[in-house]
Amino acid sequence: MDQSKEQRILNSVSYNAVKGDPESVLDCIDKYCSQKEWAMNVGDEKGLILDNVVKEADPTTALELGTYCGYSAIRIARLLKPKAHLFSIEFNPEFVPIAKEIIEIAGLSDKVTILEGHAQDIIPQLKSKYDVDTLDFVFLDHWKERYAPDTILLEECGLLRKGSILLADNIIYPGAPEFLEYIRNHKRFECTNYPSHLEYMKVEDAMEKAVYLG
Ligand SMILES: Nc1ncnc2c1ncn2CCOCCNC(=O)c1cc(-c2ccc(F)cc2)cc(O)c1O
Ligand SMILES: [Mg+2]
Repeated sequence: MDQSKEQRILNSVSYNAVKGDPESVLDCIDKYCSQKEWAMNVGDEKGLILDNVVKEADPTTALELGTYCGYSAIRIARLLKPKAHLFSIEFNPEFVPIAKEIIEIAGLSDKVTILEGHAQDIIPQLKSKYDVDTLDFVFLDHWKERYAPDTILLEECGLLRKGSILLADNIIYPGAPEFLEYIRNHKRFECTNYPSHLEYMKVEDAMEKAVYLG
């Protein structure tokens, strides 16, 4: 059976990246996906916005919804302080082993736990099963129509605290209109928009930061 695009991305990383060097893994994926095959990694342009928000949050406990090949998990985990940890939720069983392998090549396996399943099923288990208290940073990059319901779920599960920072990808393309409507009209969130472009394309996109006011 011929390989998937995600397996070809892993092959490229495995062959070209420097083991244990997150930057070289990120560069390899960006090079492959801009020159060979487009893929839905957050990419280098929006990746810089992600980097800056992660630095601002300086999270002890971080959550990512939508792991895909692990590109943004590497962007986040490479900036985490020693005892900090990232939980990343991915529902597609084909992507999980590929993301684990790419994160391993980056040397960040100790800082990232990939949880397989739907966000709405795993979020309610984070406190009891994964010993999470509250989340300092959340990156939303899964199904766009799940951004709003899963944000509500995070709040209902008591996983947000005063100052928790959410960052959502793809606000313009593919778009997350319900999320934008919800988060900008919800008085307990302070929102900031970051205009950018769709990964590896000239198409307009944006990220939205929302700080939970408690
Ligand atoms: N744990 C979970 N719970 C629920 N659902 C989950 C889940 N984990 C995964 N999923 C399923 C959804 O995963 C992928 C979501 N991401 C995107 O769809 C996406 C699409 C584009 C895109 C596509 C085509 C174009 F032409 C132009 C742009 C760009 C992006 O940057 C995207 O992020
Ligand atoms: Mg995205």
